[in-house]
Amino acid sequence: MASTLHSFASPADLAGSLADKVADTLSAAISARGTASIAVSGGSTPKAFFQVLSTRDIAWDKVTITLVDERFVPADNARSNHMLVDANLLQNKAKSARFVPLYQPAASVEEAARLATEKSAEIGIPFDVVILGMGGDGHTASFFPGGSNLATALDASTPRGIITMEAEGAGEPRLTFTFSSLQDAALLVLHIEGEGKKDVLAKAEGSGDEADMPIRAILRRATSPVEIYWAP
Ligand SMILES: O=C(O)[C@H](O)[C@@H](O)[C@H](O)[C@H](O)COP(=O)(O)O
Repeated sequence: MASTLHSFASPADLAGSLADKVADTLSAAISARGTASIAVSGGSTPKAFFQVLSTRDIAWDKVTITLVDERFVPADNARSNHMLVDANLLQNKAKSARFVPLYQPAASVEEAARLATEKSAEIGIPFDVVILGMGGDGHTASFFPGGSNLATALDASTPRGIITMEAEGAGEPRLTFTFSSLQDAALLVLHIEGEGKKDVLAKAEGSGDEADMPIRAILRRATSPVEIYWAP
């Protein structure tokens, strides 16, 4: 599917514009069916965007927020994406939104993935908004090169849900929505910042295997257009 690059002069300009676009999309979904859903990424990039989005005046009590992926750590762990969202997005007006975590206190990451799939089954079919990030190795969500379940994660026929992923660059075992869960969002965004990430994107847009740079699966096969938001 096609992608569109939206370039901004600064991360602050990007955060404001993306927050407006996401707020409009969520509000339209609420008007149409009374609810809205958004799946966001962790990492360092989205923090300013989360903070601006949290101030937008929409019917947050009708919005369900979840994560694109999560590290297999509890919400009080500094590596937790839940902690990042709690501290930066579930604040201000967005405090009244419902949050569905991916981490589940289970005996294994596999059991946590099963529980998370069960608990998120009623949202995101499709998501109204998905915000993806991208690592320097071309991973997105927890679709890491060399990942333990990468082929399953990227396979369009894999049912929607959350699966586990382990990879050298991933740190803890991961919980991640599958490609099939994310690729048809009404608004599908890739949010990256810095010249380095722009170079990584250019490489990903070139030829090569999806397994080497898994963001390629989104850029090449997503049903929805990919809106790329970039600032230096
Ligand atoms: O759990 C995570 O870390 C994210 O979901 C991951 O996919 C992130 O989006 C990229 O690693 C980019 O991270 P940065 O924004 O920190 O560069």
